Amino acid sequence: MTPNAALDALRTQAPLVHCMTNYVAMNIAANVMLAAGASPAMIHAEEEVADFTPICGALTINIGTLSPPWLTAMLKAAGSANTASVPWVLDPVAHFATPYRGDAARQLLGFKPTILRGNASEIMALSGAGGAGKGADSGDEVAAAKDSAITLATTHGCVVAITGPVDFVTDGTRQAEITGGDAMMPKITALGCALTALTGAYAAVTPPLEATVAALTHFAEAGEQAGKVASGPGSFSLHFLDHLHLIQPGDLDEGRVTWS
Ligand SMILES: Nc1ncnc2c1ncn2[C@@H]1O[C@H](COP(=O)(O)OP(=O)(O)OP(=O)(O)O)[C@@H](O)[C@H]1O
Ligand SMILES: Cc1ncsc1CCO
Ligand SMILES: [Mg+2]
Repeated sequence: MTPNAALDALRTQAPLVHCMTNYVAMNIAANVMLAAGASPAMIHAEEEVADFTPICGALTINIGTLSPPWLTAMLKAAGSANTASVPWVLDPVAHFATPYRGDAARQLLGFKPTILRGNASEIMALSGAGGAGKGADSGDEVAAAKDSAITLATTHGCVVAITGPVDFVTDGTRQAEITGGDAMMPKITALGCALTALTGAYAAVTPPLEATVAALTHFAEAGEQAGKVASGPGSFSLHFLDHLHLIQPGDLDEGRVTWS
């Protein structure tokens, strides 16, 4: 399914998506999903996640502000997603920063995410390669992380996306690069976390590789449009949300995507 066809499916189906994300991302991720056309629900209690995941089109897990009760709940939700064949997306925010976080990311990877999305430093570190990540911020080039992404996709049987100025997506066999967006995007906190949530929404309506490319293309288009009118990170955020919403099926420039 092409990005425009995927956007059409997203708008038609407005899938319910179970988002387990961090305190920083909670609001922007929900607004990004509503603007794009999905229906987000931020549900975190250990007592209810396993019952909620199966009624959703997808689950997304982001470890940005992790704590033990959340990790317990995330592992339960991932298990429930697998049992119910619900696609799920993992965002291993800054997993290399502390042993606790690294162990959590490895435990979650053991539940075989459908899609893994991170910045270059996160993807490199997950495959064992050294990187220059600084907390949640990337310190590495996307190009330097491509081999890591292909290795992770093959080892874990998932789609891997590295985001940055030019995004890279692979399922271990096929690869796509997506251009666009704006240099202001990493200046807005949790925009990558919001992208992870939106990737889940697309995975609810189309297979994982196409879903990831569609989410990245939607972000690239809205980011580029917002960048033309924004005067700083504050106004960029507003215009970005507006453009996610204003973009219609057919408006996504599919020339942004190069397959190999
Ligand atoms: N220099 C850039 N130019 C264009 N687009 C960019 C640039 N840097 C990041 N992006 C876009 O910003 C979005 C978020 O990617 P990014 O790599 O910044 O995520 P992240 O580091 O995980 O963010 P966070 O952890 O703050 O949520 C993606 O859609 C990506 O394509
Ligand atoms: C700033 C920050 N700290 C933990 S998660 C997060 C959001 C970006 O990943
Ligand atoms: Mg991130």
